[in-house]
Amino acid sequence: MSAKATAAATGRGHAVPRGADRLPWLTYRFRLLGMGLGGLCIGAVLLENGANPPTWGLLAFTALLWPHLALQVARRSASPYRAERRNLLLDSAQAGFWVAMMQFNLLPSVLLFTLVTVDKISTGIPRLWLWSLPAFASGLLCGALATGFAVRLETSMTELLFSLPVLTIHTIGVALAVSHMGQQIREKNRQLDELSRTDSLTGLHVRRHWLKLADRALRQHREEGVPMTLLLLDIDHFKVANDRHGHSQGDEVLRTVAAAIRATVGEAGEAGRYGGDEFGLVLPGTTPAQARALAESLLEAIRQAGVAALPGARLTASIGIAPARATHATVEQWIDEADVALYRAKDAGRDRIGA
Ligand SMILES: Nc1nc2c(ncn2[C@@H]2O[C@H](COP(=O)(O)OP(=O)(O)OP(=O)(O)O)[C@@H](O)[C@H]2O)c(=O)[nH]1
Repeated sequence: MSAKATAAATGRGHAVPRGADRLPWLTYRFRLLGMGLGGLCIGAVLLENGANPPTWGLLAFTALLWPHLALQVARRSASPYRAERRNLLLDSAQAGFWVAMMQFNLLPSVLLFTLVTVDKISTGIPRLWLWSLPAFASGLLCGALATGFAVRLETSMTELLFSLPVLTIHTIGVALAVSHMGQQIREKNRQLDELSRTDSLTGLHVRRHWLKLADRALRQHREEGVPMTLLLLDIDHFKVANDRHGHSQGDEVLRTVAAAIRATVGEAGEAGRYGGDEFGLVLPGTTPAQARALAESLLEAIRQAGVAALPGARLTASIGIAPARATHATVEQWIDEADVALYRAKDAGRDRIGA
């Protein structure tokens, strides 16, 4: 009945999970379907048992009226989520009642019990299905008292045929809802994964993820001999730009430099934000000479981009280059070598490449 509700109804105990007040709307369609088809199967049994008019009236209430009433009650409640939890337990109580009213007719009874229990489990609300058991038993007792504990276990072919729609359609409905929910969860996980790997300011890889990529590149160099070059780029006098033009203008400079890196490196490498104003690049399959040419282009792109980003001031950066070597036991050693090269560039006057 309410598999889709899981998305809105996870959480512990009686706390109301975020967004869970949508629960009544999520369960409504499934209740309409489950109660309607369940009513068909109960009706077949009542017909064979020669039920009296008040019993038919009660069935009309359960199968046709209850789903709409449940929605209205939950909608008007101060806590739609809590009201819907009560409604779900009332579903079970009614199922128990109808099991007894059907004089425990075996197939429809087992079917009703299974469906209302699966519905509770599929909401994802912790322990709801356990709470539904006493609710089911209470309904069962009321129904048994009403029928004088009458028992007729055999299921006729007609009763069996009228049980099939609820068995197949409702089960497929719940399975589709669960599958849809699985797809939504996979998509959300993909988005979360993407977010956790991307620096929100620059759109480049975050340090942790970039380090992983650099580590993978170093291993590939060691195992397959693929040439790899690492570049560390640091904006020159960024602190001065920050102090002079303000922090938000500083952020704009970081975005500008990141855009220049993306445009220059493209698919040729992996770029990440290594620290505040420091960027790292790994260029697979690149010799030091090719990497130097790319670094020259990058410095020129940053100079050009600076004209718009910092009018009246120069925007430059320094780059340290380090090719991967068999002697680099860890990625940190490789980065340290690029860092030394970067400081050579800074010491030599900035706006240049150090190796
Ligand atoms: N606007 C902004 N500034 C940042 C951010 N992260 C770090 N910074 C600043 O970046 C500056 C980094 O300056 P430093 O690395 O000390 O040196 P520098 O001024 O770039 O000088 P050199 O590297 O020696 O050329 C500091 O002032 C930090 O506060 C950020 O996300 N946004």
